[in-house]
Amino acid sequence: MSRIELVGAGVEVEDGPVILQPTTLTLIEQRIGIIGGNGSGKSTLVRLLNNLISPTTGRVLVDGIDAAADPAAVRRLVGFCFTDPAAQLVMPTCVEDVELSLRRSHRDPAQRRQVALNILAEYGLAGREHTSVHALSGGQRQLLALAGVLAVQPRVLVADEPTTLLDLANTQRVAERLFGLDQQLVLVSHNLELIERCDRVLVVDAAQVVFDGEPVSAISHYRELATAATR
Ligand SMILES: Nc1ncnc2c1ncn2[C@@H]1O[C@H](COP(=O)(O)OP(=O)(O)OP(=O)(O)O)[C@@H](O)[C@H]1O
Repeated sequence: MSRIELVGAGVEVEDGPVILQPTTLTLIEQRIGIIGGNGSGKSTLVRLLNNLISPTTGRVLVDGIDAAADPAAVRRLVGFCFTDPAAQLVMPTCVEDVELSLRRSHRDPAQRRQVALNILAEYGLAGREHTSVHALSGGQRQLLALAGVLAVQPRVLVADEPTTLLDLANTQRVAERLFGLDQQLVLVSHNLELIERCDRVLVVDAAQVVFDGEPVSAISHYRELATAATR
């Protein structure tokens, strides 16, 4: 597994609020879940992991590499999958989108095409190679986005609410993929069934990690917070 370290890492918006209090954590478990209410700071926390956001205080290290000092190196280690796959599917067709991910690792176009086709087949998208990404269903688009991120074999996959837009069948398909990975998974989700399958769960509330432990206790902590918020 990789070693993700947050060392007093926090984020304060310039002339604005602190959106993540300084946080110190070492993540070495294979499947790490993150839960918390809307606007609590979950996305901010995970965006630090591949420097989509830089900490304004402290540091984030992935296998010893400082994410802010060497974002390109950290992005090779940490793949990021967004809630809305439209945010990361940029090419017209499915095969071209996976090829885009492979452009550095596979320089030869014919070989790159073959590898991309193999990956699409592995993700249940055989026969869709030349389909427009806009013609895919939501679940297929999310699988394609995952295929693109994982094509370059990152050591860590960060998935920020990857099943939020999906129906039950597609949620199950994507969950199979996520929990079948050999890589380390950092999963932000409101789906507590998925969170239950994690090894360690962080609960985020009001811009800080307020609980860190095994899933059952984390979920009951989260439920208590939600109940208190609705009183
Ligand atoms: N650039 C920014 N400037 C000001 N506030 C910001 C900025 N980015 C995020 N925030 C605020 O920080 C808080 C945390 O946002 P974040 O996206 O991390 O929450 P979240 O827990 O992922 O929420 P959700 O479950 O709704 O996706 C929110 O109140 C958000 O409005």
